[in-house]
Amino acid sequence: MNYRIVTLPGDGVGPEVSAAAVEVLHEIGRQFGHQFQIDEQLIGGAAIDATGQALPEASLEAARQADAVLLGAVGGPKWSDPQAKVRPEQGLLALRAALQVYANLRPLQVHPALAELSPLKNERLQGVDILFVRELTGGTYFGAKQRGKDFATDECRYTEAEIERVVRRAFELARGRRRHLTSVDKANVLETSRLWRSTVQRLAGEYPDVVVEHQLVDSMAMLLLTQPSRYDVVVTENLFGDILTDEAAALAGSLGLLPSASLGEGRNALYEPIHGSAPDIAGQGIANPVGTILSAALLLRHSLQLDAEASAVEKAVDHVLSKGPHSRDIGGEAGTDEVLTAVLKALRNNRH
Ligand SMILES: NC(=O)c1ccc[n+]([C@@H]2O[C@H](COP(=O)([O-])OP(=O)(O)OC[C@H]3O[C@@H](n4cnc5c(N)ncnc54)[C@H](O)[C@@H]3O)[C@@H](O)[C@H]2O)c1
Ligand SMILES: CC(C)[C@H](C(=O)O)[C@@H](O)C(=O)O
Ligand SMILES: [Mg+2]
Repeated sequence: MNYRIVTLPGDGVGPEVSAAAVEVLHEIGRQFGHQFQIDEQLIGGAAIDATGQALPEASLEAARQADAVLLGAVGGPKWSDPQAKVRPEQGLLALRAALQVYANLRPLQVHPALAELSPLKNERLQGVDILFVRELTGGTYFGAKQRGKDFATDECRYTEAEIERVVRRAFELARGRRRHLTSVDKANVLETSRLWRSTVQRLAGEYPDVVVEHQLVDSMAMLLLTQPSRYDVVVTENLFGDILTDEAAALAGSLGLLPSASLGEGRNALYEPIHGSAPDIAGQGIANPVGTILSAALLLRHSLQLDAEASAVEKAVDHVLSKGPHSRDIGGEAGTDEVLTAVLKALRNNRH
């Protein structure tokens, strides 16, 4: 089959890690007889420099038409002036909103070979397997913003329909796993969280086979570190999900390891590692490409229904995490290219 993939490398390490993931797609194409037609487009700071806009119309149009979109990362010090009129991150938010990819899936597992990198004791990491479902197109990120002379506001707004669609998705995903759903909110303080909680309670009646618990976000931040193996599917609003998943990445050993899939109702979907442009290591060829390569695996599975191909990529990554080489963020010395080469070799040695 022939598939059209739009890549949005973006800024900092974004181009480095997305190039690695594209190589993996091409290797999969050779082995399984697919053609991945790659259409590279601008987003973020790179797009601002070239066009003045963080998400040029051509990039959005290509993304809409594609079979799937793979993004590196956006942002960096060059574009971070608080007075700046246009910011790289606006491009990413506009893309998520335009594609209506409201459910951001962020799976987290702890690879046994990396458990010692985690600040947590090894025994606490046994059996950790969490699927975060982060609401991605509502809340504070998209509410009205106001800046006065000496004040600023960010409105947090959710409609019941926005909550319902992402929570339903989380219930459905829980059904395919261990049938346990943790909904995270701040219902003791926030009105949006009270709407969130009552919506989850209402929907729970339709999923009697799924055990539901509610957890306030502050204690959840603690419980993720003290009892991470208790959790199966965790659903939460946009900002809480952003913060909790970076925290949870520490369990796995590095932010550079975690992939994500952003899905909506239609065929549009966006795949990106959860990390940012990592300006502190950009341009050095040392970024960990694993989070982006695993995002490409999610792309194969969710957008192209290529399950065997997705599993082949995951198996190859698993092999490299077991045997090395490892990039610096996970205690090794390998550069991005060495890790990529090892993944490609593991893929070739796999007989499917
Ligand atoms: N999806 C995105 O595009 C995205 C996500 C998060 C942050 N950002 C942007 O990235 C910029 C930097 O933000 P930040 O520093 O808070 O977060 P960051 O995720 O870029 O980096 C945090 C830390 O993790 C390390 N790290 C991240 N990815 C890595 C990788 N692949 N391999 C090895 N180490 C890695 C970095 O070196 C850094 O020490 C900001 O402009 C922010 O807005 C973009
Ligand atoms: C870059 C930023 C807008 C983004 C977010 O907050 O959603 C990032 O942190 C992420 O987790 O994808
Ligand atoms: Mg984030």
